[in-house]
Amino acid sequence: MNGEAFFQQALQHFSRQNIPAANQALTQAAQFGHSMATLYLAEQYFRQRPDDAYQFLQQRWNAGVKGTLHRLVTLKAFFDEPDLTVADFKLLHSEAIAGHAESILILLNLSDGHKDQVFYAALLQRFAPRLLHDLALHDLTNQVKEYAEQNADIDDLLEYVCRSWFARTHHEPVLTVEKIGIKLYRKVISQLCCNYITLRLQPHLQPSMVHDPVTGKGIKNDIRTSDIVPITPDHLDWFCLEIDMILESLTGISRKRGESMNLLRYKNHQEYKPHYDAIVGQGPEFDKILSDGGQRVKTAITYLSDNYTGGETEFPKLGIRVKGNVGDVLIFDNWTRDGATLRDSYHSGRPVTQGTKWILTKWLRESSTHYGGMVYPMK
Ligand SMILES: O=C(O)CCC(=O)C(=O)O
Ligand SMILES: [Fe+2]
Repeated sequence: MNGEAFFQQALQHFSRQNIPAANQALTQAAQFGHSMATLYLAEQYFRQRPDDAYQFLQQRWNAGVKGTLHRLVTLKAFFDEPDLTVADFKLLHSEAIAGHAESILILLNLSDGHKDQVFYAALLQRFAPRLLHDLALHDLTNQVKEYAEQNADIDDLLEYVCRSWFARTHHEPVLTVEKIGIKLYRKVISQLCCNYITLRLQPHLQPSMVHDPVTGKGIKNDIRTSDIVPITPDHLDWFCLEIDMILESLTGISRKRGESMNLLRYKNHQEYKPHYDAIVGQGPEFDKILSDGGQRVKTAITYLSDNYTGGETEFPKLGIRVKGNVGDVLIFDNWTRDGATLRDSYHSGRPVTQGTKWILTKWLRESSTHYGGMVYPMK
């Protein structure tokens, strides 16, 4: 048997919940240098002892398996959370120069504003030119054309990267409205991150749904005509995890209390007519929805594009319209302290009259959700 055959065997054991047999097959696949098996196995180790997982991943990197240092740093950053150091970014840098596209993107993103940022853009041009092109980062793409090579001061660059990482959660709102806890933050998420998320997830778009007020089941309805990608755990990458982490710090609500994020696309007069985000209704279907973390107490909207007209988020009862620019985040409450719908939170996504509006929405509940517990078991 080869690595892939052992890996397939492991997946079958997992589907039958036979975890010891699955781990044994994963170990065998990993011995063949199977990278997916190696990453899965590291995750199993991580649940027991993070240090064992880190050691294992470092060893597998030394044995030539790509992607392992990227996984090591991701586990540390989002699931274990000792502060990352310059040494961790050096590990990512090793992946980047070996051609690991996501590692290049992370470093490219965090080096924004450094004179040698183009070093990582040039790496992307070398290893994933189509991706650089599709990201439509015109300034950087032009700089790459003129970039002669290799005089970058990598130590200085990585120290800068590390400082940017620490600055990611420091933001002050430009607008606050006490009545429903509105906070609007400008430029929280980078253009690169916004473009990358839409680019990566748009193949999964499907029509949006709403809860049927009688049965509670998901139905299509004229009230909400956008397309949607529910960002399930399978879709999570560094950038989605980072947004979860930033929203946690802006809202003061643990990521464990989140539903999975949604990517939404509106074009050609698509809209979300005035509504409440709170879940109100009676019957078994509503009980089921509410049993997973209780009420939706807060909403966080991240704006990923701004080259469209119309499409403002409007609060008609407050006379407020928000036009988000790329990377802005809007937060508001849906539910009162006494346990009722916050009437003033009534809001809409106005029709888009030209261009395409992309946003991410995140709903935060009263307590941990199934999603939160599955993705962030360590916290
Ligand atoms: O599109 C918008 O601006 C608002 C979206 C919204 O209200 C929602 O998804 O619940
Ligand atoms: Fe809403």
